Amino acid sequence: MEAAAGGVDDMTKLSYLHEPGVLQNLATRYELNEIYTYTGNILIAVNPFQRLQHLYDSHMMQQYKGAPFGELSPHVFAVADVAYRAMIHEGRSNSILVSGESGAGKTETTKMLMQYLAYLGGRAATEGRTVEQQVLEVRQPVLSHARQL
Ligand SMILES: Nc1ncnc2c1ncn2[C@@H]1O[C@H](COP(=O)(O)OP(=O)(O)OP(=O)(O)O)[C@@H](O)[C@H]1O
Repeated sequence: MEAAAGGVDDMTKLSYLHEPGVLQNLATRYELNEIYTYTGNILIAVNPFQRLQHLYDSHMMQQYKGAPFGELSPHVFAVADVAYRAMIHEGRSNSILVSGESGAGKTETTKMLMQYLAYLGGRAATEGRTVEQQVLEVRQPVLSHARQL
């Protein structure tokens, strides 16, 4: 089967799941500024080294809220959304593992995750600050500490 012109959004759709095929697919998508690709329910993010503002605006957050996983384009918000929903439905803590080499974009990705989770968590204000503001205020020390571990 011919490879799709714009690559595939889930590596499990590749005809040949080997390293050259995976790298070529990621490169093809990267050229189109498609920095996110699934491998099943794992999200691969390729560092764009540029601000892709449209990917993270409030419209995107609204779109991903409650959307079935895999229905929309691969995105860090989709991972956060499914993790959040599982936590609510099961009534148990949940976690998201962000892994990669130095400079790969773990900190940026975690910021996006926290921003989206804060958005899902609601905007009720306590002491004059919204939940989102409070989460974003504590994320810097938490992330710095995490990097030191
Ligand atoms: N999604 C993204 N959008 C825009 N720029 C990004 C994105 N991800 C990473 N970057 C850019 O790459 C730089 C390095 O990313 P980041 O600091 O998140 O890497 P890291 O994996 O946390 O590195 P380290 O392990 O060394 O702390 C960022 O400062 C930012 O400029």
